[in-house]
Amino acid sequence: MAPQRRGAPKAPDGSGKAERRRPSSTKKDQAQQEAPRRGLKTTVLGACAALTALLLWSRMGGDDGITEVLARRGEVLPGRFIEVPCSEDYDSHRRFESCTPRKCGRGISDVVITREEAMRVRSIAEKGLSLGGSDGGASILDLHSGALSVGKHFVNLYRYFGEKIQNIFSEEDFQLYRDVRQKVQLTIAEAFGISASSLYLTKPTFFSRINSTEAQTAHDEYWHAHVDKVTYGSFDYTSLLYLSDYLEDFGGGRFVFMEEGANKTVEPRAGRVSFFTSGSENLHRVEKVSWGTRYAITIAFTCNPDHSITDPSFT
Ligand SMILES: O=C(O)CCC(=O)C(=O)O
Ligand SMILES: [Fe+2]
Repeated sequence: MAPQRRGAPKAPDGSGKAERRRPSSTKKDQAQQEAPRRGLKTTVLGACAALTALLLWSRMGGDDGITEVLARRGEVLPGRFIEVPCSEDYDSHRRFESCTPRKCGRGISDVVITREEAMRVRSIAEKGLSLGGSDGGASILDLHSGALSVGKHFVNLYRYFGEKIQNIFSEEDFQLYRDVRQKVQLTIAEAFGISASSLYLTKPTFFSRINSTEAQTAHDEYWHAHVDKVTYGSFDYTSLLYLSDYLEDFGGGRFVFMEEGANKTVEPRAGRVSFFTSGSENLHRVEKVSWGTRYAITIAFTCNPDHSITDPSFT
């Protein structure tokens, strides 16, 4: 560092006052002495402002405040679990000891389902959704009920195609769904310390395909914050298997756990399983997709055997 500058950054204001008190200094002298100090002050303030902006920018998640990233698209997580206090939502439902959440939280794993498996699951979604598709940005295919978005409505794929459905989906497709469901079920049971056999698949279980087309009906408005237990009733544990990559296949579309002042995002990655207890401790939303196409599948579990469904199959 140049010696003549040494000390200058220490206390520009204090030394300025001293200078002003010196009777011999003329106005011209003062102006000359203060000019570099003003410059320094501006530089320091500017640097502080830039740093603050950078900090805010790096922590901001678009439109809803401070955000932390729980899982980045580029990382391969062997398993990450964050415990959160359970809401009271479960108290208003029948309790099933050893299943109804007492330990609540959210987990992410990139090693339960391989990317190759995710690609095969995605091709099931692509096949099915190519038969229909919403006029708006969000289409769903429910392999269990057969519901498929078409235009502004839904059709029942199984009723509509009858026997011909066997030319569209294969037994291997259903087997793959079962394998994936089983692996996710075991992962959830382990993370929450419950027995896998106390969990039952519940409805709806569906593929989603989201793009940036403007919404046409309320069904296309996937971005609203919601609580799955409220929206779907029977859900106790929700899982999402992502089938495409954030910023590779689409922009926007991150999953956001909403918390006062500290939202947490999950960036989708093909093969990434995100799972969480379905009560309001896990209020969440999906950011609007700004470009490309985002595929995912929702697979949820209930503790109540009365709300269980069988794995999807040709019906
Ligand atoms: O696709 C996602 O990331 C979340 C979907 C969701 O919130 C839901 O299916 O309830
Ligand atoms: Fe949800």
